[in-house]
Amino acid sequence: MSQTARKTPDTELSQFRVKGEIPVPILINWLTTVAVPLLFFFAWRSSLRDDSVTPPLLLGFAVLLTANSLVYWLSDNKTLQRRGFITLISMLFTYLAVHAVEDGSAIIWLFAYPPIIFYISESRVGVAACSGGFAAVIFLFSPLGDMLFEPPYNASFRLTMIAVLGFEMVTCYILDQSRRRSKLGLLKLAAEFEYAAKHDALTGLANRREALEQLDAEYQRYLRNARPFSVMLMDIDLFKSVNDNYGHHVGDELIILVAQTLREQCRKVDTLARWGGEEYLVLLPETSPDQALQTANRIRQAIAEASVSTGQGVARATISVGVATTRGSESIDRLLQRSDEALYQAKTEGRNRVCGYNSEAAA
Ligand SMILES: Nc1nc2c(ncn2[C@@H]2O[C@H](COP(=O)(O)OP(=O)(O)OP(=O)(O)O)[C@@H](O)[C@H]2O)c(=O)[nH]1
Repeated sequence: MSQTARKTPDTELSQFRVKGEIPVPILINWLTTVAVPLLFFFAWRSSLRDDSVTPPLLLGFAVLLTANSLVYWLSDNKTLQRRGFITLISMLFTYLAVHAVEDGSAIIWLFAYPPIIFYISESRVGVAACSGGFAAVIFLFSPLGDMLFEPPYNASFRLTMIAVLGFEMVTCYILDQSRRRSKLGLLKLAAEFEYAAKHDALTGLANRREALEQLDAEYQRYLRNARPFSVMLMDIDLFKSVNDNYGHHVGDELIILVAQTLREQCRKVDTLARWGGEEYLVLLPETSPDQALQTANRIRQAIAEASVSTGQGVARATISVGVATTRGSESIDRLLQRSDEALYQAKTEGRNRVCGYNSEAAA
């Protein structure tokens, strides 16, 4: 598996949640729960001023926001809920600003818009919504906005509002980028930890723990569909003498060479694992004893033909292989035991050979 860092797109990033992060649907429902009583409160205050337009509109927003959350509970559609919420609050804030609700002071609620938008949407949506909102405020404060809406904002309020709103939007953007980068870093770290926990550092093959997990998963499949699978347990022959003659670093190179050969000779569906020091395990799903013996021999031959160059000449390795295939309902432990016994047989019969359990030496 490649360890190269891949740039995670914003959309993909938003699908992963780091522990402790508030999920967007929960945040939206929480904001709705807070907003609805507030809307009722301001609708009531507007009704005291004999305003006949604002109360039904604010109550309408309250109903639509509640409906948006209810639809989410019923359909579990996060995208619909998020888009509905963004649309509703964008319309609500526009209404609060344009109609100068609460003698114009309701426009201050606009400061809640950037942090909410950046948190609940992708970065580009946040930038687009905030830029649009900022342009709309400038338009509202322009001579044309004055002519169309007659907002009651004085010159110093307009200047302050524009400056503080712009400052807040840029700050929210920077904080949001930092949050996304931290999240990306954490996810990358988690992926690296997961990789390290499952793989052998020298060869990049699965480690023993991961191999056991794959074996268990394959065994469960076998119990369901009764398609046999095979395991090959292999060991580099007389490896101690390689280390003694060429040194440990050449031994390591040979261990990597065997892993590389396994990758070349096996199928994508096979699990290749470093089982121990110079021992490997290959799990061959849906493979009969004959097919497994054929594969094992192909691997054995390829390894015997491979070599690494050293300062003291060319170093080669051969392997012995024990092959076993599932039968009946015997356990994984028993299967491994049989492959180990076959490997032992291959070693005692002279090494550089493949033995199937209860079968003749195949090379
Ligand atoms: N270079 C290197 N050597 C290792 C590593 N892991 C285990 N070994 C060595 O592998 C050797 C295994 O030797 P033995 O188990 O005695 O067996 P062998 O010499 O391979 O002989 P047979 O298995 O009987 O063919 C030991 O000398 C270990 O030190 C490793 O990661 N790198």
